[in-house]
Amino acid sequence: MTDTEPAPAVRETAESIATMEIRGAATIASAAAEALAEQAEAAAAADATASDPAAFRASMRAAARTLRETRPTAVSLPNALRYVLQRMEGDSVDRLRLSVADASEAFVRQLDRAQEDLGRVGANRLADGDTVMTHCHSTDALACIEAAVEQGKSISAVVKETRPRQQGHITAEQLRDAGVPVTLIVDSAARRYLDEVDHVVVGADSIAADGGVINKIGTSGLAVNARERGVPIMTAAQTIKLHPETLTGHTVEIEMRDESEVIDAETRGEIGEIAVENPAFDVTPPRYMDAIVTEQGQFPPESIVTLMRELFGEGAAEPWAEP
Ligand SMILES: O=C(COP(=O)(O)O)[C@H](O)[C@H](O)COP(=O)(O)O
Repeated sequence: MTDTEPAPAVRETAESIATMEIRGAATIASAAAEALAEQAEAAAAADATASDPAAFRASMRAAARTLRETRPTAVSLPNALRYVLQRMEGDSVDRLRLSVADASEAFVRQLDRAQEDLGRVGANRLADGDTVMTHCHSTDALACIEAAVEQGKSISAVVKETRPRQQGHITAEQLRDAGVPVTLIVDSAARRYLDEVDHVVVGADSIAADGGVINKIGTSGLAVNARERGVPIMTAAQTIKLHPETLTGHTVEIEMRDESEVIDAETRGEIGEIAVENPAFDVTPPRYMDAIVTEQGQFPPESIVTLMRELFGEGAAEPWAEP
């Protein structure tokens, strides 16, 4: 490891996030915070950084940049890096290392607590006997359904498989394990099944200042259909999903993934010149979302900007940038 080269543990985490072995906004955030603690540990032991606080700090910024570059859409990732780096303090390497370890632990603890609190808030929107429809796999959305079940409500679920990576299968298994009767459907069957559904519950990778919800591709179509069928839809999103850069008018980058997730090599060979595109996320305009459920309560999407200003001020620092 040179003074700015990330530790192997950081490179492994970055690789796992990029290949989606680690996926989902909350899970990515906690893995990133933990990777920074591993970087601090490694940098405190490496010749180039062990006795040089400036080099130690530079190595932490470089590690954060490596993690930041893995996937562009879930703001929980830069928000996690910000949380830890902004709490890095001390004039010796040992103090710096400790402050990073403490911040990383505190971040993961807060994330878990926020999800529990959010689950209880979201569960209040679900009634005994409700059927919910889900899209993709969101630990925040699942927390709401699981909390409703823990409150003694009987809930069943219609789960969209979520092409191309079928994260719906993970949701289906987790709900089944929580005792929720599950029906798995293909994405294009969603509108048909909305007539049998009382509530749509989705997660979010980012929430924009105007209340737009950025989540797995297909969420916006589902929301429009839900509105047309008169089915309420909520997004479960901890406040680390609030995207501070949108406070100053920036848009959220939508990740475009490889076509190999959509077609295999043989099909590619057969279809020749046909273009394939694979956007991973889309934006649901606030008018199609009934509520954003956070650990701090539930909000009409258009009002989320107030909470965002309280938490982030007018914008976002980039503590990983070269000074
Ligand atoms: O869109 C996805 C996952 O996309 P991918 O599989 O491409 O990462 C999830 O709905 C959000 O990340 C929220 O998840 P959570 O509530 O667990 O943070």
